[in-house]
Amino acid sequence: MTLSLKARFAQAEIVLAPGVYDALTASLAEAAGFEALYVSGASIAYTRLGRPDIGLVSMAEVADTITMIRDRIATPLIVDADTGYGNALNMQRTMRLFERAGANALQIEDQSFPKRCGHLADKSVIPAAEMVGKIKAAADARASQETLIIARTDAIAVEGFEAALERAHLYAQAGADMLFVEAPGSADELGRVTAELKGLAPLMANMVEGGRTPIKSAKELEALGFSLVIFPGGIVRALARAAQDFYGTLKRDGSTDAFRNQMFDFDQLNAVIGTPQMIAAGRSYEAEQIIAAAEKSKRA
Ligand SMILES: C[C@](O)(C(=O)O)[C@H](CC(=O)O)C(=O)O
Repeated sequence: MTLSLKARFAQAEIVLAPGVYDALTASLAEAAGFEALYVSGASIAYTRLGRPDIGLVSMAEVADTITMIRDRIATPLIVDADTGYGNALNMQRTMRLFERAGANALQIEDQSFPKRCGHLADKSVIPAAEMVGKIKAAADARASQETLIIARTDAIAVEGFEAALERAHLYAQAGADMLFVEAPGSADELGRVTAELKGLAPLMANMVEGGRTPIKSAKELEALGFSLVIFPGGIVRALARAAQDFYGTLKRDGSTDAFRNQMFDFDQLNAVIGTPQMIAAGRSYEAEQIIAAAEKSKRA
């Protein structure tokens, strides 16, 4: 992306960001041509812990994930920072560490700790004023104004739709760069989010397959007025299904033959992860190459 995220979100065309959770998924998503990637807390919990998105993943584990992804790819990263992992001061430390690790935007939410996936039941939220304090704290802690703060409210399920819209207004006033009303329960509510909040700040939508919100395409959400849509956990749902089939096949057959046309072979995977380029790069630093290059420049 040549524009900063902030400039890009100001354009009418929606940004479509897939969920990623490690360097492999991030590099595949980058190669597919996405303009921004979403580092999904749920996907980290699903894959690293094999557990639900219920606040078990720590701040340091997410920082570590961002670091490894950023070492591999250059695409802007929108990072799920959950609740900031505590109060306003925790939020500031989260902002500093995630920004240094390579995040370009932090999505922060108003759930109480420990949080849970926005599409699960029995959520609870902190008072709106406390969240306002956390948004201000995050803004004060960022090193660059280009690092965006996406304020999410989970209030629909707790206090109702109108209350969630009120919170979004307060979060925009507090300085949020983007607003995210989590889990609208119908196409009508999805439409009302943009109708009633448009102009306050760019708006984000979240498409969770089988979740509370009806699934719409990026183009449909763009027509409603959203600036960003994430598909955060779809990759894990696809990979988990493939892994289950793979292990079932291997256990049943004692070989992977029946699965071969659904998997990369050795060379194909090496091409995807850049093995030939890495080996060539390593060779260029070998002693003989360095000595040969030095002798060549002496002769010249
Ligand atoms: C966006 C989200 O916070 C995430 O962790 O990716 C989750 C998505 C999910 O659970 O699939 C969410 O709370 O909506």
